[in-house]
Amino acid sequence: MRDLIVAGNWKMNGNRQFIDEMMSGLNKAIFSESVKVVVCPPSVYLLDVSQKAKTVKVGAQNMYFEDGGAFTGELSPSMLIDVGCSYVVVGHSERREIFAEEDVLVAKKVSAAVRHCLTPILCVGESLEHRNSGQFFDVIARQVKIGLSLLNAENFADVVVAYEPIWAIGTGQTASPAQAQEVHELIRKVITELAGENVSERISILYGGSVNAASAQELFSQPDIDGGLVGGASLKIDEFIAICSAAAEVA
Ligand SMILES: O=C[C@H](O)COP(=O)(O)O
Repeated sequence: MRDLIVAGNWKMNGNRQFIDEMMSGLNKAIFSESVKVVVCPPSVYLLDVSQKAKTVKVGAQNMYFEDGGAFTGELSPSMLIDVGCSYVVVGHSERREIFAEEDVLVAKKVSAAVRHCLTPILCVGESLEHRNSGQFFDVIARQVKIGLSLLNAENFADVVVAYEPIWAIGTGQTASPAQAQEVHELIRKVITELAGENVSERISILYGGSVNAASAQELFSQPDIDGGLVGGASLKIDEFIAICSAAAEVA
């Protein structure tokens, strides 16, 4: 049985008032025990969110792979644990595109997170160009293989993978359930080839890209989709709770 997860990535949004309102709304909500709900606030608010969170788990949006030292502006895995995180988003396409993070750096972060017992949410996904040229399977398979390459196969199940087609992020143009399922199945197949079915069947693969309350249930009903990584819709408390409820419906 795989974990069903809904993670809200707040990206670089919000302020202390927003955090107060969101956490008060989340703490009043009743979530099904069959769904793990995670919120990923901007790093300056991680401690505050962790201290306020009653039922949801907390994740960071990024981290560095070293344990400490002269890495100005970065956060270590142990710092994230110290402020109450249990998840960390790694290799989001915004990190890859805007901050030039490459697959090898992403792999080091995945490995460091697992070593520190933080669950990495390894993001993969293709550009519109790669989708249209039909190269998307190759691009995604490469991101998955390199992203997991520094782990022993038995640790693969400590990772959550998120498929986020770049063309669907923040555009309102979600992948169709069939398009998403096709890629999720491919990702699970790649992991099966690397580590066997016993491992790949235990890895949660989330879909991200314009998920909202209307699209969530059909997406999450697909056999290889184990929840969502939600951006814009996670900033609206009612919408986010509705997405978590949609996940509970398919559990
Ligand atoms: O991490 C979340 C994704 O980038 C999806 O963002 P979105 O739901 O705003 O499209």
